[in-house]
Amino acid sequence: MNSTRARNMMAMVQKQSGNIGASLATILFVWAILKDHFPSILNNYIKKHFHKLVRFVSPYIDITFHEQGETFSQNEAFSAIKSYLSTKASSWASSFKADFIKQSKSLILSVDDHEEVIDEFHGVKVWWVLENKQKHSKTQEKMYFKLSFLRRHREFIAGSYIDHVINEGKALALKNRQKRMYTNTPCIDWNNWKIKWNCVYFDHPATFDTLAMESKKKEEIMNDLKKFSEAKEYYAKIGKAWKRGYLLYGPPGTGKSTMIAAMANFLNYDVYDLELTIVKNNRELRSLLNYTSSKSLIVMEDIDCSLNLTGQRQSKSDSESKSNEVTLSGLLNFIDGLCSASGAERIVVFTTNHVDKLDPALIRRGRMDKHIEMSYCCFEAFKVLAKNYLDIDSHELFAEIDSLLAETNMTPADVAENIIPKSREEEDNIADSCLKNLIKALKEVKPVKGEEEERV
Ligand SMILES: Nc1ncnc2c1ncn2[C@@H]1O[C@H](COP(=O)(O)OP(=O)(O)OP(=O)(O)O)[C@@H](O)[C@H]1O
Ligand SMILES: [Mg+2]
Repeated sequence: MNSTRARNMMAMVQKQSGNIGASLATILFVWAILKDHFPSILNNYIKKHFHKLVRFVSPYIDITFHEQGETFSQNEAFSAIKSYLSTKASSWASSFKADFIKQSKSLILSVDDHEEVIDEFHGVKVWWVLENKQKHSKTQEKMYFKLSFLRRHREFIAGSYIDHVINEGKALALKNRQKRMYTNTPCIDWNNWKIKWNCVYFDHPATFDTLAMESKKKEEIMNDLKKFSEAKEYYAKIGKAWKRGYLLYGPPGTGKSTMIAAMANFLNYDVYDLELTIVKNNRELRSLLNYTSSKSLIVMEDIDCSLNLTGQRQSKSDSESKSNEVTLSGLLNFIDGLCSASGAERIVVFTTNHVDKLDPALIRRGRMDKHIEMSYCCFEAFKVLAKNYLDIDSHELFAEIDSLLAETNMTPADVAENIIPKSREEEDNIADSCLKNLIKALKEVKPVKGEEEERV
C-alpha cells in the first residue's frame, strides 16, 4: 500500500465508521510504525486479516476494470475510462503519461500508475487509481483501474455514473483518435489475428470539399452518411444491423478511391482495405471479419476482378469442391454476417469499373444500399479541381472549358493531370497556361456525340 493510499484509507475509515473505524485507523497507524520490529510471518498474518476486517467495516466499495478483460467490451471499458480520466487527471494528479496524437495536434495526458484521481458527479465523490498486478513473469503486467466510492452510492455508481464515464470516454477517444488503415496479409498464423491485418495510420488528405463532383450529389451522399452514423436507435428499433453498403462504380480515374478516403475523413472511421484475392477461403474471410472494429469502412476495390463473382451463385456441390477459395456465397455471408459482430456501425464499400458484370445478389438493395455512379468530369467538378490545384474560382477560359467538357469524356484524374503546373517557367501565369493545356487536351480527345452517361 503506498503512503497516499494508506493516508486516504485512514481518513476514510475514521470519517465514515465512527468508533470502530477510529480504532482500526489507530491500529493501522501503530502497525505501520512498528511493523519493522515484527517477524515477517506475523506481519503477513496481520496484513491478511486486517484487510479482511477493514473490508468488512469499511463504508467503501471498490470496483476494478481490467485492461485485458475476457470480452471485447471489457477492454473497451478500460480504454473509455482511460480517456475519461485524462480530462480529470489534469486537475488532480501530479504525475502523467503523455501521448502525442498527430491528428488531434495536441498532447494527450493520461493518469500515471498509482496516481489517484478524484471525480465528482452529481455531488457524489469517487476515487480512481490505475494499478498493476504482476502476472507470472515480470514482463507481464495486468493493468486495471480501481474505482472506490461510498457503499451507500452503490446503485447510483453502478448505473448512472459508470454509464456517464464510458459514454464520455468513448466520445473523447473518438475525437482524439488517429484513424487507421488496415490491409490484410496472407495468413501465416491462424492463432494470431494481428498477422491477418496490417495497420498503418490513415493520413489521406481527401475530403468532400476537395472531391470533384456535382455539389447536389455530394450533399446527398454526405447527408446519407451522417444519417447513418446517427441512426443507432433507429436500426435497433427496426431490428436491422447497423451497417450500410455503398457501391461505387465508374471508369478508372473518376474518383472512387478518393471518395472512400473522403468518406473515412468525414465520418472519422478506420478503413479496412480487404484484398480478396489473397484470402484463402471463406473461413479465413469470416475470421478477418471478426477482427474488424466498429466505426469502420470495409472496402473491397475492383470487386469484379477479385473473384469469379460474375456468374450465378454456385451450386452446393460446386462450392464444396472449391473449399479452398472464397466463393460468392462466402462473400454474401461475410456481408450479412457483419450484423453479428459486436457494436456494428460499419460501412461496406465495393468499387468496380464494370457494374454490369456483377452478380445481382451481391449488389441488391439491402446489401449495397446506395449505388453511386462516378463518371466523367462535368463543369461543376472541374471548378472544384481548379480551386484545388490553381486556387481560382473563375477565369475567362472557363466558358470554353465548360462547352468542351459537355461534349467530351475526360475523367477528373485526366483533368487534374492537365492542370497541374508542369514547369517552373509557368509560375508567373500558372492558371492561364494550365487552363490552356487543358483546352488543348480536351480538343485532342474525340468529342463524344449523343453519349448518354450522366456526368459526375
Ligand atoms: N472526383 C475526383 N475528385 C478529385 N480528385 C479526383 C477525382 N477523381 C480522380 N481524382 C484524382 O485522380 C486520381 C485517381 O483517382 P482515384 O484513384 O480516386 O480513381 P478511381 O476511380 O479509384 O480509379 P480506379 O478505377 O482506377 O481505381 C486521384 O489521386 C485524384 O487526385
Ligand atoms: Mg480506385
